[in-house]
Amino acid sequence: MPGIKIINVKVRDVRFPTSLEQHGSDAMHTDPDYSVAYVVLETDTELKGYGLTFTVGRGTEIVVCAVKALSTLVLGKTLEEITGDFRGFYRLLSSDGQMRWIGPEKGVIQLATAAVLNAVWDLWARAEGKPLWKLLADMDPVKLISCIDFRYITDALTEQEALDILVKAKPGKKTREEQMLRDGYPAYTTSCAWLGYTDLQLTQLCSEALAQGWTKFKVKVGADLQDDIRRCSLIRKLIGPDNTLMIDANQRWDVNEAVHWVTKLAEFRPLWIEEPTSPDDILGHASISKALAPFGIGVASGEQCHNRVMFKQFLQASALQFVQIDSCRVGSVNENLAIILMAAKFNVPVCPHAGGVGLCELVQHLILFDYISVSASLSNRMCEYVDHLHEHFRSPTIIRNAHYTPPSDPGFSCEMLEESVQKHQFPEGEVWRDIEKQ
Ligand SMILES: C[C@H](O)[C@@H](O)[C@@H](O)[C@H](O)C(=O)O
Ligand SMILES: [Mg+2]
Repeated sequence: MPGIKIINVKVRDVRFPTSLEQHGSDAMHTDPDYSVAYVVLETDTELKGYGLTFTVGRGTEIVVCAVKALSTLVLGKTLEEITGDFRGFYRLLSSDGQMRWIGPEKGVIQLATAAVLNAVWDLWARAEGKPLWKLLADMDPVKLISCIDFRYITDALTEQEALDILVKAKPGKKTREEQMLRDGYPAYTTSCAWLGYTDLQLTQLCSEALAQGWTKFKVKVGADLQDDIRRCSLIRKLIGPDNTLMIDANQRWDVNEAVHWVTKLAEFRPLWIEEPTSPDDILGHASISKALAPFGIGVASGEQCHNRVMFKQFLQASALQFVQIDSCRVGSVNENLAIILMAAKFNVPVCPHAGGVGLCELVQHLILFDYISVSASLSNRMCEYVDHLHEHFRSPTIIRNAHYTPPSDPGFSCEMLEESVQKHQFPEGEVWRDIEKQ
């Protein structure tokens, strides 16, 4: 490891025209083209680190630009220097005296930080010859804690408390790891009910998913109440009373509107309403949580929650009943470790956001770590799965019987096939040139 020095940071804008078929559509993102700012860290050895952050099309070029700005902080560093003081390196990126002005720790610069740090973690895991979840699960708790920046969260979680959580979960780790390798981690699907899908599509996809063994389904809502009632009723009938239904409004409503709307959908017994309102409205989420508790409906959020400080307040305010970590929205593994440990302290289940392109590949590692080393529980826990674009990855996710199979290849699973990258590079890739001609 001492010899591995980062000598080049390559970043590319890669987009998939998913909007053509309404894949990924919701009440706010009506035409998403699943995209990534794709980072490759080249080193002075054979090893490379691959990382990405997820976007939905236009604007990816801005994230690419932000990655380029951050790359000056990475170039010339050795992996040993970085991992020897990962907290310091995290701060270097997130608190650079000039660049922090365009954050701090939020928005485009935070997405760029995620892409770069995801690539560093990938490089570290590859250097150790382990999949990332295993690197984390095997890591000494003191070392693991040393990767986290506790600034701004010590009023909710101190280093000592974080360490205690990890130490307390040590017994049974081996058994849980074996269980994961045998059975996998439970997943739910969002692939059946994007907002732009017709009822016919919804019925077909849902029936297929049931036949494949899926038992938990998420439906997009929020644009039109009558449509939502019809679609939720259809899905509830298809999946029966015992399977699980979740609904997702992608920030469409005001607070009172959210309560009113979801109350109308309560008869379909959703487990949660996801992103009912602005992702920044902590007190609004708290009000919605309180109003919906009598119906047995929880509030879930996190895919656009931009840092640990926001998660801290959501937890302190009892504003969330499900914490949806995202592998690309916050500062990579470092910040997600802080969020996972805070969720454990507040006893709120982590149910990661995935899907998009590459998000399933990445976040499976984090939720496996959560189960093996932190929460030790599967109660009310599941990881999102969306069945798009996995064929573009060197080590795609493997789903068996609606469970994520722990990845075995070294790294963080987000290396893309070079051919796919070239074809989908925006705007010069073949796929985009063809679309332009039409
Ligand atoms: C634009 C995207 O597809 C979102 O709709 C998606 O990430 C969604 O919120 C989800 O929870 O999967
Ligand atoms: Mg969502």
